[in-house]
Amino acid sequence: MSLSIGIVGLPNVGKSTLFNALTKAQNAESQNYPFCTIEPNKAIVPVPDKRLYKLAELVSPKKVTPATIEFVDIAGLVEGASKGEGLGNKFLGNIRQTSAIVHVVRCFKDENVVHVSAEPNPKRDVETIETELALADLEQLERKIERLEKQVKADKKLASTLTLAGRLKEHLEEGRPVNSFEQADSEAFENFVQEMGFITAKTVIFAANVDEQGLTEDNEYAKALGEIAENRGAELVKICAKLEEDMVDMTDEERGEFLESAGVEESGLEKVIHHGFDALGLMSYFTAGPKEVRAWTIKKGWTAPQAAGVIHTDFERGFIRAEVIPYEDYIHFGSENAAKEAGKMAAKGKAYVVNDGDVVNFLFNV
Ligand SMILES: Nc1ncnc2c1ncn2[C@@H]1O[C@H](COP(=O)(O)OP(=O)(O)OP(=O)(O)O)[C@@H](O)[C@H]1O
Ligand SMILES: [Mg+2]
Repeated sequence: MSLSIGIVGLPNVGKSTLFNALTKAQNAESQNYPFCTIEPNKAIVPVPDKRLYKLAELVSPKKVTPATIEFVDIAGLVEGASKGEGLGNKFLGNIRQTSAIVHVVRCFKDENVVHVSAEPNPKRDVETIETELALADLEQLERKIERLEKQVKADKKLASTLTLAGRLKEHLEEGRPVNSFEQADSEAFENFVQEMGFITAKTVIFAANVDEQGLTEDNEYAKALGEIAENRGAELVKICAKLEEDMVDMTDEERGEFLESAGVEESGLEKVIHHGFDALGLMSYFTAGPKEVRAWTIKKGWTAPQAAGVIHTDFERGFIRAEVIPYEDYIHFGSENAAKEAGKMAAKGKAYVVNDGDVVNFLFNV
């Protein structure tokens, strides 16, 4: 299961600044000139989860392990990237295997920070990127069709894939994204999309990168981007990447006080991570023991054996049952034993669909 998110946008809009803040390591160069990110940067980021720390307070384990998500930072795209403008679009290959993308849009005015077309204009800026992403997918598809046309002579089974690819090509040529393509045999289509890693098939989260002032009050750019996001049925997160980067050096306590004084509950970064987690259709369940309290990442709708398989394939293969305490009950009664005595621990079988926050013990036999 791929748990990564790619960061896209025009050059110099704040992608690496956001990425740096996300990784807290500041290992991606962020400089005030376009195209400073050339090599792809990847980072594994813990998913902040207050519940995990509440559980840990009760259990006092040796180790606390959060869920994680991977972010990939790539160089900015310009208009004509598919024809080699700017740095071209080759580095898009680095985000083909991600499951969602964060599209960073510049939503602040600052004469000291260069914008590729002099001034930000969310509608034009977003459309430029969307067009380049669609063209990159089209290129990818055209190469595939060429290969398929040769292969189909030896392997007739590929004929249906070739037909599908041809229809999708027509769709993309009309300037439409892969995710608006209607296809009767959805399984074959989904497999094809997966194999090809089409970028315009991925869930998009828009990030409005505003200045500090823009955090408390929406500026005209953020409002415009809000409308675009709504049109696309996409999530919008407002962040001030620069401020987030500055907060990186603070201790957790300082950061908490800082956020409180700014009147926000959750930092923009946490919002990006949480929306990303959600966009990937993910959720967490917990295991809690004296050695480790840990959040495990699974897809929404997974059954107990599937969830067990994330810990170890043996757990899935030899699954007997799961002992489950809902998170709220665990916290309310204060320990596994107390929750159990209160009748809040239930034995669940193979068909049980795990809930977000379940505290689980798996029993298995191999
Ligand atoms: N919210 C903000 N307010 C003010 N300045 C910002 C903000 N976000 C980023 N910047 C500044 O914008 C400049 C460009 O940022 P950054 O290097 O992150 O862009 P990028 O999108 O990664 O560009 P590239 O495509 O060239 O890699 C930096 O000087 C950064 O400090
Ligand atoms: Mg960069």
